[in-house]
Amino acid sequence: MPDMTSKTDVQGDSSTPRQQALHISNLAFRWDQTQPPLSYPDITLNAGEHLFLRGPSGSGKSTLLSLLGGLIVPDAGTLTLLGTELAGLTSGQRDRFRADHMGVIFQQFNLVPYLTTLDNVMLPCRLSRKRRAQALPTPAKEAESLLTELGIPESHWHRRVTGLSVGQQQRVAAARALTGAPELILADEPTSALDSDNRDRFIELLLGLAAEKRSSVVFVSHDQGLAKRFDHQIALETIQ
Ligand SMILES: Nc1ncnc2c1ncn2[C@@H]1O[C@H](COP(=O)(O)OP(=O)(O)OP(=O)(O)O)[C@@H](O)[C@H]1O
Repeated sequence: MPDMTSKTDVQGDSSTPRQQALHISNLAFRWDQTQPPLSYPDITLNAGEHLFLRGPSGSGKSTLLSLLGGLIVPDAGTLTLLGTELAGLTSGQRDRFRADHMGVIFQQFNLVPYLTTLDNVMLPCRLSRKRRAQALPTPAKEAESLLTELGIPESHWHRRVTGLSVGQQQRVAAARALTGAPELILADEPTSALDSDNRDRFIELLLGLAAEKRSSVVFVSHDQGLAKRFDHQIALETIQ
């Protein structure tokens, strides 16, 4: 059985009902009709909470992030993000929903190589009016402030992002995910290239900044040592 363990209530005033960031129920997905479906435990995450998702290779962690991001659609079950059921949206509406409400950090960071560091961070604000309006006081000032908090030297801000080290690029990807205060941040093994000191520091920064922006986080990793920093954790099993 998958397990979901929770610490006690997180940040917040218990007298006010919390908005639900995500809810999945009876969710299943099949990449290939010859394979058994990947099926997922039911998950509810309240606004501002941080979830750690672990499981062996092939258990379907990245697939779940693709489902949450609306890049693929489930074969069964329901997936509701911020009160919107993704199945009710067209593919174009799902793209818009992702741009407006989600920050994503991939294993490979997916930064745009010909853009500067600052332009990479501000990209979500170019793609979404909502994110632009939430990037305070301005997208450029918010990007500078995020880069400062994440320890990227100012000398790199106006240079191509490819000139940065792997650890720096990872922090730029985190800044890009956080810009414009999206309600949900999806992170897929973003610490796999880091040593343990840098990994701990990165998680602390990411979760601290997400808390400032009141963003919920779904963080995928093999690394059980990181789980203690999260409000909840879920373990997926290997498919049979
Ligand atoms: N694009 C794809 N096309 C076909 N099958 C896929 C695709 N992506 C994943 N799969 C299959 O779905 C299953 C789950 O893969 P997924 O990448 O979600 O697992 P994971 O838990 O993230 O693994 P890892 O920890 O190795 O990244 C695997 O059997 C994988 O081969």
